[in-house]
Amino acid sequence: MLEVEHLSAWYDRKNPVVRDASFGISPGEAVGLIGVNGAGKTTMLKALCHAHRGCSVGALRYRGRPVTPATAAFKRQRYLALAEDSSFPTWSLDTFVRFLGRAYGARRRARLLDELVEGFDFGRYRGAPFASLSSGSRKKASLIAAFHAQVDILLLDEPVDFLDFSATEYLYQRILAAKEHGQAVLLSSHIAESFTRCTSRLLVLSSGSLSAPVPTPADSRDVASLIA
Ligand SMILES: Nc1ncnc2c1ncn2[C@@H]1O[C@H](COP(=O)(O)OP(=O)(O)OP(=O)(O)O)[C@@H](O)[C@H]1O
Repeated sequence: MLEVEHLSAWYDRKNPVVRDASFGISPGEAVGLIGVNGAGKTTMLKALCHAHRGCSVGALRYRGRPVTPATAAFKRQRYLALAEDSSFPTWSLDTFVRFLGRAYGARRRARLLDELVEGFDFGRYRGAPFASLSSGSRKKASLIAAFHAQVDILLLDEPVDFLDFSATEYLYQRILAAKEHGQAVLLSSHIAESFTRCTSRLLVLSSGSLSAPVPTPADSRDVASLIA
């Protein structure tokens, strides 16, 4: 689905945060991205999504076709749910989803939206401005929008943060369902269980370099030891 070769990203060009990262994700696969705080995970995900200015990529292929992070056909098929998002403070979920429908040229899927709202127990906040939501509810709104978009490539940056237990379980179910539907998922997290539950391979970002993928260990403690 996605092949990335030699992606570098920086705030100071002389000192890149991510250097020469290369990886691929297949349809129906969830891959984990791990690294200590400040390793560069968010920067890398933003760079892939044309949301970070300081970056270069040797080659990027979406379904085998060469693209750039700015190519419209690629942008319509990838969605980045950020770890923290304070954009559109006056908008509600319904307003945001309508906006995304126009931006992504996608029709509104009322049944799917209702299902996601119910699954994340978000019903009472549906019309509330984002600025009025708790951190967990704001995260739920972001995830509902991401799964509703039904794009080929879902990039989820620390999606578990702030979620309560049942929302976390529902998130894992949705990731597994996304895989079943053939979507590709790249997931960053500091919760080892997210990877053992949802991913088959892990990428480790350390000192600016991305490792070759390793199979996700079955035991959460072995996930943590990969970045120790
Ligand atoms: N706007 C910025 N200007 C300068 N440096 C920044 C900026 N944003 C992030 N950085 C630095 O870039 C590095 C990578 O940050 P990034 O947020 O990508 O890491 P991360 O792996 O997502 O971290 P975390 O797990 O803590 O969320 C860090 O050293 C961070 O301090």
